[in-house]
Amino acid sequence: MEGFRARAPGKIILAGEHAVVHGSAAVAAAIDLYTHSSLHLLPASEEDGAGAVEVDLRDTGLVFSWPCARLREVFGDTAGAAVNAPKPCSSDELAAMAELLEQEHIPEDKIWLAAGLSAFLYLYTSILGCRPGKAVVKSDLPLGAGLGSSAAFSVSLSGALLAAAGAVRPQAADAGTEWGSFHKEDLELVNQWAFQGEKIIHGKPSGIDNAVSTFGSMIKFKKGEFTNLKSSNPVKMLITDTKVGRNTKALVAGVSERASRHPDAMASVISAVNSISEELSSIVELAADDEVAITAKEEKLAELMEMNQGLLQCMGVSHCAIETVLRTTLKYNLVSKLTGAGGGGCVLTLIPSLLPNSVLEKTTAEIESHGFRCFQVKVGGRGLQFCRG
Ligand SMILES: Nc1ncnc2c1ncn2[C@@H]1O[C@H](COP(=O)(O)OP(=O)(O)O)[C@@H](O)[C@H]1O
Ligand SMILES: C[C@@](O)(CCOP(=O)(O)O)CC(=O)O
Ligand SMILES: [Mg+2]
Repeated sequence: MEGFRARAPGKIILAGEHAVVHGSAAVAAAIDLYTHSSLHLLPASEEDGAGAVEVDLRDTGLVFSWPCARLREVFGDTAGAAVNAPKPCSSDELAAMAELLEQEHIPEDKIWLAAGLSAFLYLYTSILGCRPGKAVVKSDLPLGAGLGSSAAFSVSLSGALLAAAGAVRPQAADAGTEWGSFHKEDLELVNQWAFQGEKIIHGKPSGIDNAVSTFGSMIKFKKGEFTNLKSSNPVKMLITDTKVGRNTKALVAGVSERASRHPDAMASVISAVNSISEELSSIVELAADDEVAITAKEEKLAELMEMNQGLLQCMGVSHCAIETVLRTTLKYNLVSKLTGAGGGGCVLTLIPSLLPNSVLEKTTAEIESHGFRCFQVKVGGRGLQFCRG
């Protein structure tokens, strides 16, 4: 049976997380860690004409399945009719899905999965209706760690579902790989559906994560609009996963609460972040062709990241594990900031191009001695890709 496979990257945010939810600019880039979604449509079973929708979440070792007849009760017979017009999940649908998921008895230590499952059910039934099918999702990304796993989940699923529905036309595979892309207007549709998934997971997303996961590259994003940034020199980042679990929805809500308690002070913080993101995006694009120019550029980037981290602390989204990473890297004259929603999760450390390998190794070893995990990624690569099989 024909299968539809899509992969979508995670991201780092170089500047502007949280403030971007409140209208500030932010800068983000795709990374070469992907979430893969595959989908097989199944024939409706002969006896009851119904069958089931199944999702196998490999990262959690859990498989969920719902009879199509039960999904029809929740989403109605017209589910899947408006595939070309993405619309938000209504509060009634959210409540009905919560009830459906209560019956799944999700283990207490994996209760965070409920948001992802709701996004899955909403995207599946909105795009394909209540017809039987089997989806498998697997990710290279740490989940709930600030690298945009929620967006990669929504984008890769939307890509596979829309291709299965025939609503987007995948292009031929790029030379030397099994992966191809989609036309720009098809990517727009994927992005709009993925945004609906992110709304279910984040509560109030800015849209930056799904945009960079769909379109790839490095982008400056502001109020739903974005531009590609052409970085003339590679941006090298060390990522530290503090392994402290956190949840973007709760952190975003916490920042909004602080903003309603201190509107003037927080408006100033958000405006300062906006200036940092604007400046950072123009520095990224500066051409630097000798060592002196490259070093000057990196020093400016580092200073802006340091300032942004200070403002994230003002917003209340740092964490003692994050502060430990900052203190450790500072010993080696390296600058770090949290990335994504904070409260734990991942930290970025800028790696200057002239940094001796021995210093990088020592820094990494010292960070890891605290029980954290360090890794490097390629920054600014492809967005959503597709293949059959
Ligand atoms: N591969 C996956 N399998 C199941 N759920 C996922 C997967 N990726 C993301 N999710 C959902 O997204 C949530 C994490 O999103 P979020 O808190 O925004 O953190 P982040 O996007 O930084 O990883 C998870 O709790 C889960 O509900
Ligand atoms: C905090 C925020 O700016 C980014 C969240 O990213 P992540 O889910 O932590 O990877 C929220 C958003 O922009 O939707
Ligand atoms: Mg997220």
